[in-house]
Amino acid sequence: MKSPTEINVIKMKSISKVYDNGAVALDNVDITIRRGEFVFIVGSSGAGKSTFVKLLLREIMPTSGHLLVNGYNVKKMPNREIPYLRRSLGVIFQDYRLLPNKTVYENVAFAMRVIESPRRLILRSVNSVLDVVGLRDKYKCFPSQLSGGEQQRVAIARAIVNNPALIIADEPTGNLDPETSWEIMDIFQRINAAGTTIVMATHDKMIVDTMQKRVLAIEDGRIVRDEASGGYGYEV
Ligand SMILES: Nc1ncnc2c1ncn2[C@@H]1O[C@H](COP(=O)(O)OP(=O)(O)OP(=O)(O)O)[C@@H](O)[C@H]1O
Repeated sequence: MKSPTEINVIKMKSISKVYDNGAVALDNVDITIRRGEFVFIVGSSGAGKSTFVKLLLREIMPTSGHLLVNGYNVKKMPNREIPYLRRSLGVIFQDYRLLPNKTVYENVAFAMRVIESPRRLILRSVNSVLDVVGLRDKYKCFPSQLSGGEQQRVAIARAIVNNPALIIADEPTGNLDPETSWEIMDIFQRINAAGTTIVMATHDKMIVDTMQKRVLAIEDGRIVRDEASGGYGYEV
């Protein structure tokens, strides 16, 4: 976090993204997400949700507009600052993206090793986040020995271990059955209640309708709905 006093975790001003082939993935988007919010990004396939997420991570650059994430000016920041931006975020994907040859403990510890955290802090923090996701007793397991829901819980532990101000989750329940999905959402709710902002792109109508959080709906690259406490809004 560049500025601990920053209230806006994400600020997009007139953001557009046009890919090299001319596809307009985002078209003049203005949104602000404040510290502590829980926000669902919904929209049909190809609407622009993944583009939105990639911009926040600076995997791609906006074509025009201004974008602040955790106080970083994503468009103007020099490449050497990108690692600092990414460290201020926790990211969770549909396909978990764990390291297959490392144990649960090592997968989570790795996120702290790359930023050269001291060994004792790593031990304490990894045990603590494995408690949060209910996987302390599986710390020696390899990803292949875990269910999909358990693998996603490891990914969540890895995402929160460095205390990011913002969690970005792209279809985190996309590969999970409804019951397991709710276990994941329960963890997200607890993380959010402790103050972390959560932005989650999803197609899961049941979850969005039930949780009644802020909903940003994207269609053809535009924000067509921004409701403080809304539902999915589409038939599936
Ligand atoms: N690398 C790329 N090059 C060219 N066009 C792209 C690229 N990535 C995405 N697009 C186009 O941009 C638009 C938005 O795509 P995006 O992946 O953001 O949608 P999405 O809402 O995440 O879809 P889904 O729900 O299917 O994942 C689509 O028209 C897509 O074809």
